[in-house]
Amino acid sequence: MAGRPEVLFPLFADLTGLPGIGPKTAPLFARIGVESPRDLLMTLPTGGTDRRLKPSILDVPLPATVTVEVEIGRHAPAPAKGRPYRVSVRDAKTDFQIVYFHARDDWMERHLPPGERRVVSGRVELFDGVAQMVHPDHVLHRAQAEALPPFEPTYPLTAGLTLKTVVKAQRGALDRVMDLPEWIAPQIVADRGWPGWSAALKSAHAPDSSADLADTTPARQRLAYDELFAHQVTLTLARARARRKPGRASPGDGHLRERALAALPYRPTGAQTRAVQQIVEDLAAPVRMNRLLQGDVGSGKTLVALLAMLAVVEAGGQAALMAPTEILARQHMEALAPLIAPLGLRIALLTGRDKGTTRQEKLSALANGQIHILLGTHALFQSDVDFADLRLAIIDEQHRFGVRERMTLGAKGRAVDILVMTATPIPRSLSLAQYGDMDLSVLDEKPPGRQPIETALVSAERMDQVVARLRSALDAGRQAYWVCPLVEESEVVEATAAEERHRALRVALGDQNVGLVHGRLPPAEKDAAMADFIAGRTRVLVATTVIEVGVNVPAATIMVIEQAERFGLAQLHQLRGRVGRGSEKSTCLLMYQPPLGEAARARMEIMRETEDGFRIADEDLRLRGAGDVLGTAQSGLPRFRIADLERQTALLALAHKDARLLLGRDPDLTSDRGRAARTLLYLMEQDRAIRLLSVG
Ligand SMILES: Nc1ncnc2c1ncn2[C@@H]1O[C@H](COP(=O)(O)OP(=O)(O)OP(=O)(O)O)[C@@H](O)[C@H]1O
Repeated sequence: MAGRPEVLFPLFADLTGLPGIGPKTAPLFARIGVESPRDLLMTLPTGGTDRRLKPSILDVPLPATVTVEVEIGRHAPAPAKGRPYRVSVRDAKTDFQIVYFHARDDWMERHLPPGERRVVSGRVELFDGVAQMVHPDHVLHRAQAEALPPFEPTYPLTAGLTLKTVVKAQRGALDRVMDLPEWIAPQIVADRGWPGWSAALKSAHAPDSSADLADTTPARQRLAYDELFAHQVTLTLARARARRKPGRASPGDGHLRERALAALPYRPTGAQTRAVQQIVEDLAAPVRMNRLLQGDVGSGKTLVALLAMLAVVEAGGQAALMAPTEILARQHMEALAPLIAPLGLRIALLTGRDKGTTRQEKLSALANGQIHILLGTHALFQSDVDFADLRLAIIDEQHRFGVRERMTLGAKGRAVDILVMTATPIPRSLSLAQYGDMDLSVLDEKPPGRQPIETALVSAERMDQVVARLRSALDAGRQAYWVCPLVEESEVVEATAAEERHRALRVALGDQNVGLVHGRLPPAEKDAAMADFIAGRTRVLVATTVIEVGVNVPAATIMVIEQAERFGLAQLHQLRGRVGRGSEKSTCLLMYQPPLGEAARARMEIMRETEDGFRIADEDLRLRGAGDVLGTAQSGLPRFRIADLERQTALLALAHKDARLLLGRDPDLTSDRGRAARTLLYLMEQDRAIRLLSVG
């Protein structure tokens, strides 16, 4: 990495410079993710072996690795090839056997001379009631045994790579560790009693007992913090640099927002008002907005988006809202058009389906500023889409888009303000790790008058009863979604299952009553199915997970999810969130294929216990781990070597706060501590930060 400080060179030099690593072993290290001495140092022991001398193997519960002094007794050489060579030994309390395979008799006589005493260390197990130590790790004279480390760390290994090799290399790497100026705030170091960086590494690699392997030791806490802090410095730097770029000030005067609000049949919730205020302030300021709006299902993100868009239109600009699917783009159009038209503004929908003259007409109206608000799917990115003056890009459902798309839409105007909306509540810890470079607004309040959703677990064996109940609910005028099993590997299989269920339900509930929507239907058919369901012409909508995000049909009050155990918690929460959106009482039936495994049952129970998306997200994180919750690959969530995002959320929050504090005072990292932090950035390979710093 360009500009790396010289003191760090030895840590990023070739691995083969370390003792015991040659061209053959280096690739083995690569397999455990170790490509430099630094990587090796950041690979902490995962376990350890206690080598402290015990009087007898009876002093520890077997099987276990034990170190005892023994008197060597009778030898029983292998009776035949491939059979074991046994030596009887006696420690302070009991007899046991030391066993070797393929050992030469003369070597054994020298190795374990009868009548003499030796310290032996190895794993003792019971075979047919006889305690045996097979191939001891050490056979030593008493004096040599004093040199045994009392506690020997163990490391992740791979085929061909022995612990001995790793430990030796590790020692070599530790010899290269030097003291570095402290980058953590002095107050934090003092409060927590943390060692300096080099002392922490040395101590983390020299545990004295299993207790020293816990991630709560000062050394490990410190090292985890270093990792988190470096990452937070990067995100904070990115955020600060983005804000430094001049933005457009779009101070709306509020006249359109007032009129829109006056026409609404309800009042915004406190959370909606707060979020709008934050956004409007950002828009009015001459810095570029980069904000995440996180709202639980049904919390009313659309209204926030509308008011934000109106604010930039008030200021003379245009706004675009991009949805992840055509269904959702259309739905936004249907929800927003009636609110926007009376204001004398023009709103348009642009999707991949617009062709020929309609498309041309929309594009020219957009380019000359006649269209104020544009809705659409990723069709909004196409290169021939030009705005007269795009000032705000809103991206709905972050998870379906990557960072790149965010940028492309942002590039369609001059210094476009960006608002990303996500319906997936992310535990705060993860949102800091993933979106630390964005400002955050949270809708943590639902519109008033919503009733709790009744959630029940039903075995698929009771399908007939479920259908019978559904029939009487339809008779009572209710509407339902029926979600078919998730088949991640195959959209075709998923669609086929949905088609079959559709047929069966039509037979049971009447042809006219049941609609179908899945990912493989032609767009026009999807639209028609949605429109029929919204208008109440169909009473049941059989669907795959295309229904998952954002669909809003407040009259639907029943959600049936088949093979619910296949879905993740976040997904179930999203699906269930399609009901309970009006003032009527709603029901969610989670059907499962028996037998239900324990983990699946635990997930279903959480769904029954709570409707709070943030709590569900926390539980999901606890049950599945950070990578799975966000899908590490596409989320861009960093993989930490030492820090654990699930367990060390408080450390992350602290790192976040401290990074902002440091960069607030020293935006270019030029103070003493700032320079120390630069070293940390190199140490933690934070390329993005290094780049940002070098651009200035
Ligand atoms: N303040 C409010 N009071 C009453 N109803 C509201 C309020 N805000 C929004 N709503 C209604 O709540 C429903 C859900 O709103 P919206 O579709 O914006 O939710 P959302 O946040 O996009 O949720 P999801 O992510 O689940 O789609 C809509 O029918 C909307 O009209």
